[in-house]
Amino acid sequence: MTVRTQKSEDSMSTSTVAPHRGAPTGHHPEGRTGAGLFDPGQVLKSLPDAFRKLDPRVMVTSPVMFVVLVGSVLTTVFSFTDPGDWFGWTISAWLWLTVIFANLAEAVAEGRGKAQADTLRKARTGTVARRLGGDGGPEERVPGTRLRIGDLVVCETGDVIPGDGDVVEGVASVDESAITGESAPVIRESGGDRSAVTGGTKVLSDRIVVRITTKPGETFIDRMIGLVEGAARQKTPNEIALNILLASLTVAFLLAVATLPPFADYAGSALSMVVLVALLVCLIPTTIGALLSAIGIAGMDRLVQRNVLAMSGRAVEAAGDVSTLLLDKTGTITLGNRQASEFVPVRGTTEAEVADAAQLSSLADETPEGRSVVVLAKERYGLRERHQGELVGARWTEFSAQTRMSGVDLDGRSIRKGAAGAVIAWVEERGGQVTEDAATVADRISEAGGTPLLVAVEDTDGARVLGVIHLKDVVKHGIRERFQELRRMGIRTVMITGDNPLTAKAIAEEAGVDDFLAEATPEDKMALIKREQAGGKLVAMTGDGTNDAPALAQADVGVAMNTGTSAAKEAGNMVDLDSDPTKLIDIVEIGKQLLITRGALTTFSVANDVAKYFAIIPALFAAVHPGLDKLNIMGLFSPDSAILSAVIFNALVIIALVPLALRGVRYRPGSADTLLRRNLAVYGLGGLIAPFVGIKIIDMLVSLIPGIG
Ligand SMILES: Nc1ncnc2c1ncn2[C@@H]1O[C@H](COP(=O)(O)OP(=O)(O)OP(=O)(O)O)[C@@H](O)[C@H]1O
Ligand SMILES: [K+]
Ligand SMILES: [Mg+2]
Repeated sequence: MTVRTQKSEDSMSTSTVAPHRGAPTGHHPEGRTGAGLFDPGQVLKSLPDAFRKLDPRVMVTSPVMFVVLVGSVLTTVFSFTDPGDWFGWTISAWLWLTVIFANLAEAVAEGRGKAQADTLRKARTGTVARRLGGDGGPEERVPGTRLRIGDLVVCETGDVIPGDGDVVEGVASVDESAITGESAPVIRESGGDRSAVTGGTKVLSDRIVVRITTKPGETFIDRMIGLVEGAARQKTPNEIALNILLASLTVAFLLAVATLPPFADYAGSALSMVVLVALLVCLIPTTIGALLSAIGIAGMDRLVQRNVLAMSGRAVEAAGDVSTLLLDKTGTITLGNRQASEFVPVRGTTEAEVADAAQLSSLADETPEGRSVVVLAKERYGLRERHQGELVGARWTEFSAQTRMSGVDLDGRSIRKGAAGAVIAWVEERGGQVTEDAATVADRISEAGGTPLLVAVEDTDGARVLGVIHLKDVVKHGIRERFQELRRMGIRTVMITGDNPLTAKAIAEEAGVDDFLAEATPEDKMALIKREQAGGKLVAMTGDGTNDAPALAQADVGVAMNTGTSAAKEAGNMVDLDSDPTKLIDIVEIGKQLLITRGALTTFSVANDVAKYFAIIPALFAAVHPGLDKLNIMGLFSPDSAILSAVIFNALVIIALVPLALRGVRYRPGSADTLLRRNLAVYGLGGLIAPFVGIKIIDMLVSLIPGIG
């Protein structure tokens, strides 16, 4: 394992810089713009849900709003005992509105994903699978919903893939626009890191055999639907902590309000139950209590708009604090279809000899690399593609990320191809000598960013290297500029690859990452993450391969490329449908925005309640205790009008802040300190002042109503 640190100031070529594409792919036509709430259609559609959410079993998950619900019921019941009490009825009505507004905020947030869920459902329904019978039995047509894990299905040009799975045979171009919105076809092939296919996508050409890996009803599209509808959402630890804090505040105010009647009695006035409930509702943090869940849903929704599916809200929050991003090279930073481009012989052999040995060793190699070797040998040297069956007695060694080699033993001859280090060790173990030019050729290929695969043989003449296969790969477009953006956000990027240090260095320089780690095994990748985490840092990892899966699972934020294997997608807690490793920029921004929005609205809510306290209490007691009149600086019309105005203000504030909760507080890169200070100033001060202004205006309007005393 080799570690290098690269100065980011290194002479950087600017040739690879390209403008990154616009962030949202904009393929979700409905509900994708604006704050949502101002779309009257959406509000209307969400209204039934807002009422449905009045179910106490649902309400109880938000302790603050549950108290308001209980209060609404109490004041309503109380009003029946005195039907002529205009004040009691009005307060009750506004308390109910407060609860409805809170539910509406959540319903509108959820509603934005519903339209998309409907589109996804269409992709899922009515697929027919062509299942292969066991033991070469005939093909049969079954509904997609009857597939079981392990079933083999055939998909040809024009077929919709009936379920999630891995390609076990063949290569095909697939239209994944049903889930990604991206119309450009993608290649899916057996063996490598691009083997996973998603049910509901469509084969555009060729034929593949897919082994089904998920049960019907639990497929990727099913999970996506659950996700965009918010059904799969669970409270994050942060949200739970905040809810506990809000609940404690609520209990504290409950006790405070409960002590008021004796005081009032003493002062010679009686506070009605309606007034006490109204007062309590004004003082508990209803604003954040009402909007908390909408903020979380909106954050997930913003991710979906950027084509990222987050399986856990906790990961979204963690993304807001990430300090290191680890990326795998092949398939993440590069396009990942490493193709053999030339055979280079070493002294004493010929190109044709290398091609022959390389092809022979690759006949059973189902990786894209292996297949490309077979194809190149055939195209360039006319070498006939021999079938595995023809080679009786051949023993195949499959490629693994640990051994970094693959090959065959046949007729007393062993052929191996693989990473330089691994093959050289193999030759030396067998008493062979490695000529110097083998290493020179390998280094030349590596320095150009290619991957060299040494081809070696052991026969009656002993063990020796025959030559080198040059595998070419291309760095994804426009990546460099985006990595600079990550650097500006204070995030260190580290590329980890199973490839050799020279290739790693060349690609790292081209892509512009801060550090790299070469010749890393899956265990090394995971160990690196653990080391970073031990220092208390939050680590993100993006990868696509099965060899990335342990690392993706270990990372706080594990983003799997949609082009990757199902193992990678299963292990991570997010999937990027665009397979863009720099998507983490958006993910981090959304994570930060989520944390900031929640913080800002909590600050506003608590400041608001404190201000309300000082606005209403003097007005309440001024009548019975003229001394308090001096404190009634707001000059509210009457105690009744003061309390009613406060309740109305309290309800309207929720509605006023829904757009902000859904859109999120704007995030600008900056230190956490500056951000905190600015938010305290804006939302703390704003929260203190708003009630005085708002309640005064409402009080003036209320006082115009005849009969208020
Ligand atoms: N089919 C193959 N047969 C023999 N050797 C291979 C084959 N595929 C890859 N190799 C060698 O094994 C090395 C390690 O491969 P591995 O898949 O672990 O990492 P990688 O794909 O190169 O990098 P990354 O971890 O960035 O995806 C490769 O760099 C290459 O030298
Ligand atoms: K309140
Ligand atoms: Mg890989």
